[in-house]
Amino acid sequence: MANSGESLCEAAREGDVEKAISLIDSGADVTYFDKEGLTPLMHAANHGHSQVIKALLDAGAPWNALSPSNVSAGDFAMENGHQAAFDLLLNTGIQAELILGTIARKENAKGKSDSDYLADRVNFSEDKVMDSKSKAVMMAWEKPLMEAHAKAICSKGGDMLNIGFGMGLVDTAIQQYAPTSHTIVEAHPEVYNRMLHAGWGEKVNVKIIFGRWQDVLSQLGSFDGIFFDTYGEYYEDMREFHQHLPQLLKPGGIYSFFNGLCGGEEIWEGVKHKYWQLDTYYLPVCQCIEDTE
Ligand SMILES: C[S@@+](CC[C@H](N)C(=O)[O-])C[C@H]1O[C@@H](n2cnc3c(N)ncnc32)[C@H](O)[C@@H]1O
Repeated sequence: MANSGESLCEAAREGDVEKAISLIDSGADVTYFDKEGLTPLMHAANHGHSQVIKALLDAGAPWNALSPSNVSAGDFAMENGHQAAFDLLLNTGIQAELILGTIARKENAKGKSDSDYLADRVNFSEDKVMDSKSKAVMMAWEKPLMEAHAKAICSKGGDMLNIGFGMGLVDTAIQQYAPTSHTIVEAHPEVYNRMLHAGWGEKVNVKIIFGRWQDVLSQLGSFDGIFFDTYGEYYEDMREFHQHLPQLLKPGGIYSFFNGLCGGEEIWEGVKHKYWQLDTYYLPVCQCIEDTE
């Protein structure tokens, strides 16, 4: 007789939500991996059974578990064109990121930070910057994305602000638009030193501000174009930055941010394999409404 995990996988494959709920209520393991290494959630996602996905998620099924070929439930839904199922899984991932971000920040506030990227060494090579855990802070293949962001924020010219230097890809692209001024905020001491060695401190229109953006806000003026792309932060940090945009952006000013912030270790582990294989990148662009009065 099939065990309850197998039965749950079967109910998930068939989209039988009543059977799935009844099995869950009787104690079936929502974290079960079948002999192919697939969870009930992966089976439901593969077939786009949103109601079963919701029941499994409500019961605590791990949204970021990976199959032996490193495919998550979200990947199964996306690859098979099940948009509603994909959205459910994506929203669960985002909610988890927000909660984990809040917990991490509370722990950091209590001085418990053991993953403080800014205090760790970073390694530079020609095509990437890596943190001390060999996770990529920035990679050269992101250059076309950075060029697109620079084009967007420089479209009206004027004064530019970039938060997070990394490999300087976006800053190099911004320079090509010859902005009136170009302010760069960078918090990592080694990245900052490298900027200086590369001559960024000598460019006539460039002002470098060393420090966390959170700590140097009072030194910033207002800008016609702003780009935000930090590392080791959470969505809530970016949302906090957004609270300051009304002061930082001139009327008509343009803001864009890297659309892939990934601060949490747990989240990264869950999505890293497929994270960069999406064939579409949504370039976020916002404009400050000009005051007509
Ligand atoms: C992903 S990289 C930026 C890549 C950059 N957009 C480029 O085109 O190469 C993120 C950068 O943000 C910096 N950073 C991280 N936290 C920061 C903070 N709170 N304030 C300012 N910079 C920060 C990191 O040291 C790193 O250099």
